[in-house]
Amino acid sequence: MSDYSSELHIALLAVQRAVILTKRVFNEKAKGTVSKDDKSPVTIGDFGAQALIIKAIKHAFPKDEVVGEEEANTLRENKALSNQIWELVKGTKLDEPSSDAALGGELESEEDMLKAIDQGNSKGGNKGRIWALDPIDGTKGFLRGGQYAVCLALMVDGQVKVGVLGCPNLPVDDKEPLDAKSGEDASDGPGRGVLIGAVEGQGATSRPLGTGTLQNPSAISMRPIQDLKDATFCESVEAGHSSHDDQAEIAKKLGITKPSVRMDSQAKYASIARGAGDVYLRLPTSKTYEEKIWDHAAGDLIVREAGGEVTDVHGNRLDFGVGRTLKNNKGVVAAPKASHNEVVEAVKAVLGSKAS
Ligand SMILES: Nc1ncnc2c1ncn2[C@@H]1O[C@H](COP(=O)(O)OS(=O)(=O)O)[C@@H](OP(=O)(O)O)[C@H]1O
Ligand SMILES: [Mg+2]
Ligand SMILES: [Mg+2]
Ligand SMILES: [Mg+2]
Repeated sequence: MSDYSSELHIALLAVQRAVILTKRVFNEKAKGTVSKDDKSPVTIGDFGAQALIIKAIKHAFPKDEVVGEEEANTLRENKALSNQIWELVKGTKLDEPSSDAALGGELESEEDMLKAIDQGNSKGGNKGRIWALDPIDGTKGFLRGGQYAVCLALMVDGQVKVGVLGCPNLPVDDKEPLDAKSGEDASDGPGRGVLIGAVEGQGATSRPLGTGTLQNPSAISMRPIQDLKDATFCESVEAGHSSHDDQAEIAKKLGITKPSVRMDSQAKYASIARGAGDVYLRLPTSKTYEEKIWDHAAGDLIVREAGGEVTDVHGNRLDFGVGRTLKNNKGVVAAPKASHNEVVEAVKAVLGSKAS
């Protein structure tokens, strides 16, 4: 049976390489932003990171499929944008040659880059080896100067086996507690940038994000919490992505008095997994929106491996094996194992009171 050590190694290196590119774009004023059909933004950073990561996965594991958020159609119609991304991608490499070689080295051409982006077109499902990739999660945060994450997970027969989150704007220090401002005006200066990884059954680790060989990992775990009223809870920044009102009511029911930490991206999962916060609530704002697997796969495994539980609002585990979306689930509730049930009961009470 595989211990997934080579998959974890490649995933960590691939995310680390992509972050070199996203940091360059984050620190540029012009981020090459276009609007997608669903009106959400995508930048040259999202496209470039997707190309680099898919190239790495296809080099190391040629038969694996990838469910990636982005696709190259708009780029084939917008040559100027495509050129701009290629200029970024072609110069991006890890500064340790054997690590870069493990990812297949540089992409060959602009066309090779577009092809790589389009290889993220797997339909997903519960058969075989499929990677879920969010090249920049929290694009709105990325544009605003907040938190964002580069997210990659391997699913085998619909179960998440490996998860990696690169969070360039989180503090390196795992125990630096979140406060109400942690999600705002973030930077990737000194003391920032963390790379979190997990393998099913083997726990979760964090290490500083680097630019070459991987730095040494430390084990991470959720903070033991005696009483939920002392908890710090995280939620999305955008009110359109999760219901701030419902979340405030749930927090009140649990006796939580600290203000919520509003933070973009799976940096929320990363933060609670390493004990900088405790609970992540994502209550649906619409009856029709289906959460995307790339927005949750890595975070789900990392939190569970750090001693937490992750379910939907009904208390059911997230089902990653039904396609590109979590169509069998509604919302997300992540909390330390011992407290999770109490949180789900509060969620049910609040949502139940609104059902009629
Ligand atoms: N309506 C709706 N409901 C729920 N979720 C949605 C919705 N629309 C978009 N998205 C997805 O939210 C992803 C970002 O989630 P965050 O928790 O980071 O939200 S936020 O940016 O702080 O608001 C964001 O991921 P990225 O596109 O990778 O940034 C989207 O996939
Ligand atoms: Mg997006
Ligand atoms: Mg996302
Ligand atoms: Mg994204």
